[in-house]
Amino acid sequence: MGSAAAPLRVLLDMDGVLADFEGAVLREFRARFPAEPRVELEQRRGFSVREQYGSLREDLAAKVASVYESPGFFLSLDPIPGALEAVQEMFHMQDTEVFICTSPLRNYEHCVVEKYKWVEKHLGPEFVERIILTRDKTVVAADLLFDDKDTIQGAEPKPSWEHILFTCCHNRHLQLPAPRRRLRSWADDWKGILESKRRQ
Ligand SMILES: Nc1ncnc2c1ncn2[C@H]1C[C@H](O)[C@@H](COP(=O)(O)O)O1
Ligand SMILES: [Mg+2]
Repeated sequence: MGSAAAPLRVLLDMDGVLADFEGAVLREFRARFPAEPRVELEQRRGFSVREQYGSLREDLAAKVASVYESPGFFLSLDPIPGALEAVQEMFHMQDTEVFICTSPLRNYEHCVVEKYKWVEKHLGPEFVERIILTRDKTVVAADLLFDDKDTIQGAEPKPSWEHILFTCCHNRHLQLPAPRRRLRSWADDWKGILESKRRQ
């Protein structure tokens, strides 16, 4: 008798996929620096919010970074619509392993502990066990990675996972070359993506 197929291993990014980083940056920037120019979500282009604010005016780069480096910022992020329900459903699917794979800021002081607290608060303690915190997602072995960053690079030139680009304000304008795939939101067909990967 042949051995059972290995479970499908899925990595879920946090910021921009489970937690609304961009919405909170804009809200807090507006609150703290009401007189300064800002980048509305419709105008966001490119992954780095810091770079785009810096291109508006050089000193705005440090100002926007001070927003997301503040204590309480990461814990305060709202869940992306539908994310918590989708994660719970995915977690309970047969033959499926779900991990949360997230990168800390270089200035990690508040970010790291608040990411753990966010997961415990919104998903529960069993998901804290499933956090993978790394600056290099390419060395993590999995079948799928759902992530809003358009280009994910690191030490491993050929990661084992297929990157599914999760649509976010900063990447919605990008045309993906075939065969790259997107998930437009958690209302989109994430189950179809998992099933197609299982069949490969
Ligand atoms: N759009 C962003 N601009 C700047 N920094 C960002 C953005 N999205 C996430 N970040 C921060 C927050 C995380 O600590 C790291 C990496 O995030 P990840 O979602 O794991 O790529 O960068
Ligand atoms: Mg992200």
